[in-house]
Amino acid sequence: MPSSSSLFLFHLIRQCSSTTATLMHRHRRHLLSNLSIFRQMGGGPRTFPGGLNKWKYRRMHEKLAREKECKLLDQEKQLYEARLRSEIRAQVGTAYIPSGTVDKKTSLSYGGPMSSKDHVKSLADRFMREGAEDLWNENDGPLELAEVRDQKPSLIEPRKSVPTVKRDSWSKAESFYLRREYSSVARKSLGSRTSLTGKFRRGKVVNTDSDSDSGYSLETQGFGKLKFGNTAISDEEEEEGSGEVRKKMKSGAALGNFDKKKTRRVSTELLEKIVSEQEVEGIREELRRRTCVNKLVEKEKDQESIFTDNRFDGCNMSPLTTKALTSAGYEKMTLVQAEALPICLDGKDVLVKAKSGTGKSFTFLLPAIEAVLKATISTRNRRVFPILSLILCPTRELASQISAEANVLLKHHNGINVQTLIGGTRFKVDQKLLESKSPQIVVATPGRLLDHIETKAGFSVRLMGLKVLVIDEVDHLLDLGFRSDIEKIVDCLPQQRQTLLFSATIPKLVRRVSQLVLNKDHIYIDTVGLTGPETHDKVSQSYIVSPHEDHFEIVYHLLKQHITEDLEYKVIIFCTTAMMTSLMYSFLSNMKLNVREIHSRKPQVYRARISDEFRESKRLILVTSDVSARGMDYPNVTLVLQVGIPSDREQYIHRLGRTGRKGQDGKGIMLLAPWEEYFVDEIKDLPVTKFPLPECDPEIKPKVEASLQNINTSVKEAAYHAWLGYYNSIGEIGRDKTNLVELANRFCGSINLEKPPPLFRKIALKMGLKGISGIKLKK
Ligand SMILES: Nc1ncnc2c1ncn2[C@@H]1O[C@H](COP(=O)(O)OP(=O)(O)OP(=O)(O)O)[C@@H](O)[C@H]1O
Repeated sequence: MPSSSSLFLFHLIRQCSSTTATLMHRHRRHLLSNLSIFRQMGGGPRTFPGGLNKWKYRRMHEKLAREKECKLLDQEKQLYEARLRSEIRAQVGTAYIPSGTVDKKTSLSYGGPMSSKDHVKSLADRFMREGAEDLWNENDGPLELAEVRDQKPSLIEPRKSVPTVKRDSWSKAESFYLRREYSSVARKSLGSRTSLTGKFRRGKVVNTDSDSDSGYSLETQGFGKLKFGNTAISDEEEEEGSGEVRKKMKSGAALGNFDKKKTRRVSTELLEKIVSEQEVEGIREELRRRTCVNKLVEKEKDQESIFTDNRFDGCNMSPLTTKALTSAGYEKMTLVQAEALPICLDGKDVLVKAKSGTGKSFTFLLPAIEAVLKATISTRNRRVFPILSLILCPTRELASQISAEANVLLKHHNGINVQTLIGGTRFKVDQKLLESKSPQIVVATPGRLLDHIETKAGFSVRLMGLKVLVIDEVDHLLDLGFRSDIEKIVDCLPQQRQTLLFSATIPKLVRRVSQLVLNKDHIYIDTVGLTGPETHDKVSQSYIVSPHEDHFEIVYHLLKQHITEDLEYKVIIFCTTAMMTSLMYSFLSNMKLNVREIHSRKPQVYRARISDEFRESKRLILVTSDVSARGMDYPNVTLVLQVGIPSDREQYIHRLGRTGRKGQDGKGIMLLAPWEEYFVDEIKDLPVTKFPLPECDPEIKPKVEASLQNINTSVKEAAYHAWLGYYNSIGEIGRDKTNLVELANRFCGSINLEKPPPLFRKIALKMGLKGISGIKLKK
């Protein structure tokens, strides 16, 4: 028997063990988990690919597995659905609808997808002629019912024999014959253009489920309706020829009406096959007419205004500048201003393309002025006064014009000066003014600016403070003639600056070259658009081709006509060279017309005076070379007459741009010699029309001849040589064997062919003309 002490001991031990067990139980999970961590950690790697710990790695795999499972489920579902669809198609399609029937010539399928078996069958149908049945292995097709075989229509029989079929009554085998019949009818009907002479209604291809069971009808512009149904063609309907002509055929839509598109595009190829050529021409004509009407409507919208509702006072500009704008009558912004001005004022580099006369000058002048206003505060106490804004443009007149516009905008800003640096003025005077006025804004032509850079080191130092560089007519200035000058100038400018480039024409090449002066984040703003022409809709454009020797007479005739039509006339005549301009001026003066001339051979003071006079005047004709082609803003020019081809397409656009400014009307005529007509090809995307040769008053001719006779021979000779030089330089000499000697004799009167002037000799030899300098003259 156990003693009481031993019993106590026993209980104590039991209690201890049960407490330990409870404790053990409480911490079991914790202990076990710790244990398991130890165990796992001990075996495998501690990190996994991608630096993941094993839990992350595991979770990632679990996620991938789940995704894979979903994908598989999806695929399975799709497969199941596809199988279901094909089963339905097989059942429904073979019950009453011939599977897609394809016309080989047109590659048009009149129905849904077809099985490979059906395809083989339809091919056999199409190519099997009478007497060639043995090519077809009947075992390839579905089982044929005896009664149906008896009814089987002959494939080459006339359509009369084709039975009208009701789709519901056809079995699988019947549908097989239906397919054969359908194929042959389809081939016949599509092959015959004359079979459809009915009138078509305007419209497009529409589904006509309501009319026929599963037909498509082709309703073509103005001519009526073509119908593809799944019933056979009825003779009456086909032969009717008037009203609604229908061609009913079996539809190839595999799912009947279930998967049919509501509208369907029909290739023009098919239309041309089923409609006679005359009718197609009719449709085309109608389409052309409609397009013209649409264009007219768009034009009307377009012509409304070049102005927007945006106002200058809404821009982030100095109130004094806005005040100057308002007092000069500028309140609303033009399209290019609304688009580009906020970006320019933001300090971004831009390349801007906008039509001529739409206010590009203000678009660059305003940011140039704002930059000066901002920078002036920081440069107030400097000893060297930097040039803060530099504006480059190609011609002297344009530079003067831009300076004048800048001064209008600076009306209320005291202490900000603009200086023009252009050729033809005294260099020393320029330098003195640069010293005394310390201009913050300089408007310059590249040549004269380079002279200053190269002559005075201090000038380059002043340029190093530049904030804004503007290049107007950028395509011209980055063209080969000016590019090296521009490169030299840009080399003298600080890298940290804003650059603004503008033109009405920016060819692709120039866009690429312009990257050299713009920063990487520059913005290209094109208000012309890719599709629209670069010229104004309100400016009518035409050209006349006439023999070169008649040009003077025609110019006089056109001017007389224009003057009678428009009493407030203001005409610019562009000639190819300075000397030709001079000759034309002399001729028109002799003809007693109110005419002025501007070209590079005239002194700058004279040019400036004539330019100002023409700006202010009405009833005046300005004969000019290309010095006035770009940027010049002569208001209310009614006609631009271009005598001879411009140097390129861009120059044509800029010359024409002297009229129709600020959205006004205008007229442009180009007078070409027959051998210059090729140029029209270069502007074929512009709305230019050919005018017939005008009938000149016979009394004019002797007057013209007398007028030309009165002109000094040296002027004529010089003009003629310059003219030759011009065509030589643009590579046009020799395009046509125009008899230059004859022209020379006419204009120069006394060309000594034994001792010709060097240029004449060079060109004449290049053209292979005989009789010059010992070469026998071709009489
Ligand atoms: N917002 C405006 N409101 C009214 N007139 C304006 C406005 N902006 C510019 N103009 C005027 O429009 C005319 C043409 O402007 P500008 O010479 O700047 O055109 P442009 O686009 O530079 O032409 P081009 O391509 O020939 O150089 C100028 O007489 C100018 O004063």
